[in-house]
Amino acid sequence: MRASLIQIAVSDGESVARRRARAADLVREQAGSDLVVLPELWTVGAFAYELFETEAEPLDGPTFEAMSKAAADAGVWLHAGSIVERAGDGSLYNTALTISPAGELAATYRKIHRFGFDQGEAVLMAAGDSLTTVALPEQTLGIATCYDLRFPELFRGLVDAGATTLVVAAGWPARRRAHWTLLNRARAVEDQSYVLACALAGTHAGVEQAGHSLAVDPWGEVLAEAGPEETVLHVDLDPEKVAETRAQFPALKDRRL
Ligand SMILES: O=C(O)CCC(=O)C(=O)O
Repeated sequence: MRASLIQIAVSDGESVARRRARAADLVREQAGSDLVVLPELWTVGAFAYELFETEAEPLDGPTFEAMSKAAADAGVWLHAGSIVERAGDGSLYNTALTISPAGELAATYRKIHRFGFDQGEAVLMAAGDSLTTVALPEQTLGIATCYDLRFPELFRGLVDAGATTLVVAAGWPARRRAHWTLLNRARAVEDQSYVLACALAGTHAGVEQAGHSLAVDPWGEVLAEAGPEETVLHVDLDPEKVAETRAQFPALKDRRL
């Protein structure tokens, strides 16, 4: 399975509509890949809190519409990162969308661990309460968003639900880049899974983003890693590697619950 990670740059000067169109073009350019991944809140910017209300959209809003067409044009599975979802009761969620090659909404994931302690996303958004996995032909994706990365029990839950590839869409500040790289590798090693971790680049709302998206194999080896700038990473996932790793070094079987 070939995956493309689109590490898109968010800047205050670019409108959401313009970035949406640019992201759609970038997705179309990935025709030939099986799976394309975008970061967290790449529409508004993960730290542009003042835009959350004004740019909130329903699940079938303008981002889904643009991404659905792009996924269908490219013939790819698209983990379209996350949007600010306005739910039916008016609450906001940080919701990730996964779209099939036919352009249909295959899965959603409302971020469970909201970032900001007593400010920002933690007060502006509601928390999700359920795990999401998506069965693709060769891998089962387990979905997580940004701050979730710090909570290994969520990833164990995804593995228990059948995940073989953990997808982490993020907008991770440059200041804690070392944590980003370390935790993604740790999740790959402890869950004996591929990790596809796609982050934002650029600086928005005064927060410099880490970039450094990466793909890690189930042994913890980094297969590809971006720098800080807007980049597309390409990586090939071996359909047998997760099962082989789990059979050769069966640590997951030694869990004591
Ligand atoms: O955990 C971190 O250091 C960053 C988390 C974050 O930026 C987020 O979840 O939006």
